[in-house]
Amino acid sequence: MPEVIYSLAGKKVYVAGHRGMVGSAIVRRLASEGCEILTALHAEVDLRRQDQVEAWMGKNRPDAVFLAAAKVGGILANHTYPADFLYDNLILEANVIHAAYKVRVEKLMFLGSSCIYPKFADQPIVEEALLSGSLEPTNESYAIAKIAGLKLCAAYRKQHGKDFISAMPTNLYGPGDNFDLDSSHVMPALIRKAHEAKVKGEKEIRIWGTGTPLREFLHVDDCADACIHLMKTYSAESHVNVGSGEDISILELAGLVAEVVGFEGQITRDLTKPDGTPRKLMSADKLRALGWSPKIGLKEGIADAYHAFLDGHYLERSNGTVSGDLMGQSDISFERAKTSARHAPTHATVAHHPSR
Ligand SMILES: NC(=O)C1=CN([C@@H]2O[C@H](COP(=O)(O)OP(=O)(O)OC[C@H]3O[C@@H](n4cnc5c(N)ncnc54)[C@H](OP(=O)(O)O)[C@@H]3O)[C@@H](O)[C@H]2O)C=CC1
Ligand SMILES: C[C@H]1O[C@H](OP(=O)(O)OP(=O)(O)OC[C@H]2O[C@@H](n3cnc4c(=O)[nH]c(N)nc43)[C@H](O)[C@@H]2O)[C@@H](O)[C@@H](O)C1=O
Repeated sequence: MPEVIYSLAGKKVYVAGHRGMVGSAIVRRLASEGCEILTALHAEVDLRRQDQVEAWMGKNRPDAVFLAAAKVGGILANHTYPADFLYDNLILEANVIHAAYKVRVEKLMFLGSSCIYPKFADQPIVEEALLSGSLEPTNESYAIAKIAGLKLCAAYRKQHGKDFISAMPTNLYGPGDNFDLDSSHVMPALIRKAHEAKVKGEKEIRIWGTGTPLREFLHVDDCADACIHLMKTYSAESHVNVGSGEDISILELAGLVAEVVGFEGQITRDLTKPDGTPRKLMSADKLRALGWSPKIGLKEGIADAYHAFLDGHYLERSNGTVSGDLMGQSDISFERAKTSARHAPTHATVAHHPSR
């Protein structure tokens, strides 16, 4: 195991975006680190507002920050709202990173995304591929904001000696995901489509695009574990890929989700929808060399995400846009105890346990 160079024990740790999928997983994972977790509701602190961010940071003075707040969405949302994805993310990350510098935060982690890399980068994509080619148009705005965020962390390190690091997760999924079919990523969309088709007795589900694009998936609890590992053991200017090291075609993924959910009908394609990047498998070498590897396999992870969907996690995220009718709740063929144990905090030293 690599040496712990930054201990979170006894520290005030601010998780920005604690109600989101990743932020809530980081909060769960931090429960065993013996730290005090600080959170702020979006309604109390709009991170796009510099005055609100600086006032909150000045008052609460965190020692460490996980920046897991962002405007996030799937391929269609990114494509439809490029101004929101660029503006919100640029301003939000600039506000938090600059305020963290001003109040002398000791360590900060910025979360980017695998979409920062060129559309046709060599696979698996190494960290050095950044800015070596053109971006995928469907998420160019979001990618540019994320590249700005990681460069901002590097710049505060260079100019001010701040220990601000960046992690670039691959496509994530799990409890707390967004299951709204217009704005979600592919995994929650497939889980919802397969489940609803199964309980309604429908004969097909329709996936977007050709089904040929390849994507790499990581369960959000693995992502949170990797983030905490990096926070404790990594300190350098360059960002680190956070992935599983394996990819799968969207059509194969749809088949796997259908199997897990128990949907036995056809999978058809909506060719009016975009494919996006043909392949984005990130190299896992750097993270592996830093002593971390994933623990949750894809099929097990999908079963866990499906349980979370059935448990109604998505209802809290839907803002009324989703029916909320979970039809067929009792028809669960997976073993629950194992997955729910992973979600439970193992240590109760959290001063402020946020409510969702
Ligand atoms: N999901 C994925 O597949 C991937 C995610 N990531 C990265 O992980 C991070 C978290 O993503 P994820 O958890 O999926 O996203 P979510 O949408 O689930 O969560 C985002 C969080 O950010 C908060 N937020 C957004 N805008 C503001 C704002 N203006 N002020 C205050 N809070 C705000 C939201 O609060 P509220 O809900 O209250 O509005 C929410 O808690 C992001 O940086 C994303 O880029 C990286 C790769 C893949
Ligand atoms: C994490 C990453 O997420 C986004 O990139 P993406 O990987 O292209 O996102 P996605 O999960 O929405 O789609 C993956 C693939 O799957 C196909 N697909 C099939 N059927 C459905 C479907 O029903 N819904 C969705 N959303 N996609 C579908 C879809 O057509 C595409 O080929 C970025 O915008 C950016 O935000 C980013 O960083």
